[in-house]
Amino acid sequence: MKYLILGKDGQLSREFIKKLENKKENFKAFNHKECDISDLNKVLQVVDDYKPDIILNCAAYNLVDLAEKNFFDAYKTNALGVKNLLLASEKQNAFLITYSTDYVFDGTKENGLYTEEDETNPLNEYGKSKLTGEKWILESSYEKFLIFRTSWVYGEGKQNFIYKLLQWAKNNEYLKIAYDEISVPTSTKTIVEITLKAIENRLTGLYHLTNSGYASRYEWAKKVFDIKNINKFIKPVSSEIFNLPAKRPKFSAMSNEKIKYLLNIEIKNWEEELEEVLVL
Ligand SMILES: NC(=O)C1=CN([C@@H]2O[C@H](COP(=O)(O)OP(=O)(O)OC[C@H]3O[C@@H](n4cnc5c(N)ncnc54)[C@H](OP(=O)(O)O)[C@@H]3O)[C@@H](O)[C@H]2O)C=CC1
Ligand SMILES: Cc1cn([C@H]2C[C@H](O)[C@@H](COP(=O)(O)OP(=O)(O)O[C@H]3O[C@@H](C)C(=O)[C@@H](O)[C@H]3O)O2)c(=O)[nH]c1=O
Repeated sequence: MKYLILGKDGQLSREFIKKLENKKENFKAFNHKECDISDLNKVLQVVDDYKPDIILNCAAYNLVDLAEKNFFDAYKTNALGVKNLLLASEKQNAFLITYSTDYVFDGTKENGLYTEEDETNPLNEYGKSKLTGEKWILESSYEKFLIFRTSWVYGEGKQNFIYKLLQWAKNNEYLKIAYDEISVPTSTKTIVEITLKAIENRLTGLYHLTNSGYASRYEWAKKVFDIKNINKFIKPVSSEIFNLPAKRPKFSAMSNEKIKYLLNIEIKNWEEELEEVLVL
């Protein structure tokens, strides 16, 4: 099986590369400079040269606040880029795997976690661009795809809350962390393991893929400091005080029941997973 990975330098990509190398699988990975997924000709050329069985799209424009003003850049990668990969997958008859976000929801659901059947209603440009990417695939007639919606992803890299938290801890006497944003911290390790299991089981379609349980940003930060023995005061605050450009959903935790059921697996609770990943 040949895997083609786009967005090589990102945190999810790095985990895939580690895993595929361990499993001695055949793969080729391209970073943003080497293959910009918004460039259709480049995408077609790369796919035609390598002829992959599986295309793993780990490329994304993830700068949630900047996307409010640079929405064209966000759409170019998160929507048009996905459409280009879909066209190339169809041409090559390859299986396309791509990732979306809990930010496709508005966070107002009152009776439980978001399921795959719930209505979407993104509050910010990043969420809208990711949802447009999803729709290109779902509304096409091509069936060889997997879309995984995930949330609050952390792994090796800087584009995650834990990295930011540790930076804030270095530079501040105490931290103010939001208690009113709730979702599911999810490790790249979990995402990679379950993606590979889903491929093995020939699953297709759209699924929510997160660790289990949920937490506020405040609870997440407390847990990180506990594990890392960081003795710094964290004050729980409302996210409103940060006055950030992008609106975020207040409660966007997603249910992973569907994928657990179909693959007949358990998925670790976010706290247990964090303990395991952070002490490694
Ligand atoms: N991080 C998170 O909290 C969450 C992520 N997701 C989704 O999970 C997936 C993986 O995210 P993650 O690993 O965290 O992302 P990262 O931000 O760590 O990595 C994304 C990579 O994509 C590259 N990239 C950006 N634009 C393009 C482009 N046009 N063509 C090719 N490469 C490009 C970036 O390169 P460069 O920096 O050089 O531009 C970067 O290396 C994404 O689909 C993301 O939207 C979903 C929920 C939460
Ligand atoms: C500056 C600051 C922010 N915050 C909170 C409020 C704010 O919404 C949040 C911002 O953290 P981040 O920048 O990590 O959040 P954000 O980039 O919005 O994270 C999201 O990224 C995209 C890619 C996703 O798909 C989502 O699942 C989610 O992971 O942190 C604090 O609690 N304390 C602070 O001092």
